[in-house]
Amino acid sequence: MKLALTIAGSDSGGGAGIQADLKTFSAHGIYGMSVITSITAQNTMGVLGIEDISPDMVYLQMKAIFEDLYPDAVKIGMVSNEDIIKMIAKGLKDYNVKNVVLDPVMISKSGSYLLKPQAVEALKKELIPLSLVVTPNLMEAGELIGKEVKSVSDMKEAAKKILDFGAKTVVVKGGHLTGDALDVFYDGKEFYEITSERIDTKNTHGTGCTFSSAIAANIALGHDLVESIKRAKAYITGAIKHSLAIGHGVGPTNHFWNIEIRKV
Ligand SMILES: Nc1ncnc2c1ncn2[C@@H]1O[C@H](COP(=O)(O)OP(=O)(O)O)[C@@H](O)[C@H]1O
Ligand SMILES: Cc1ncc(COP(=O)(O)O)c(N)n1
Repeated sequence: MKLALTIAGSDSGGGAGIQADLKTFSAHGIYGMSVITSITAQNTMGVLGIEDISPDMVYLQMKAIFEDLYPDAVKIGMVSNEDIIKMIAKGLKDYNVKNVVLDPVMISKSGSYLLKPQAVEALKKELIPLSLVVTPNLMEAGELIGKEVKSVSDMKEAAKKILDFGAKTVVVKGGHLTGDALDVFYDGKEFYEITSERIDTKNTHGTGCTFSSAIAANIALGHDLVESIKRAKAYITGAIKHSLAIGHGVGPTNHFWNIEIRKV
């Protein structure tokens, strides 16, 4: 059995965060574990409140996992504040964690800050250098490099700059562009454009969480990074195609569309 860990925030509505990550791991046949950084009261319409977990408790969750159930890959999502970021970085170093997929979550699709704006520098300094792959969307890439990212050539320029912060590789996600859903992967040598059809839906809550945890799941399964990203792209495209029109706002990705029961 392969094991994967998500270090992220809880989404009470089940569409993003820890809940999306664990569903993604299960759908890949992986044993999932979690370190919760923050609890959000959230649904498809928005975030009602956020309560951060203490940095000591974040570290203790990491200790509990790394001293008993060492994961094959780790995904990091919402990290909320600078003290939590520093504690996660300490845990990753103390336990010599290698296969880290960092989704630099900043603002929810409904517009709430999930990372305190003053903590962006700590994320850059502490977590990016410990990551195998960083997966910003257009806005997050822009915040990281201090310049708007609006086109495929901007995405390539951003990927290069983020590599300079110490990341080993970068995927800049083009979910918020128009036209095909085109992401750019850069490994320091080559650029890859990873493209799928754009699905016409408003139900994209949790797409970034699902994509990054699918990359971690495929790394845990033993695939190389390019193959893991390709498989994660196929997975997120299916999860958006079959996304759920539930709730009154932006509905979530769907993880179990393969199972069909029909009365015949
Ligand atoms: N409407 C869509 N159709 C197909 N793929 C999409 C769509 N929206 C986002 N994606 C893909 O989903 C993944 C997550 O991207 P994005 O939505 O930009 O992340 P985030 O949730 O961090 O904003 C990327 O691979 C992106 O290309
Ligand atoms: C706990 C948590 N983590 C991450 C996201 C980002 O997901 P999205 O941008 O799709 O709302 C979220 N809304 N909530």
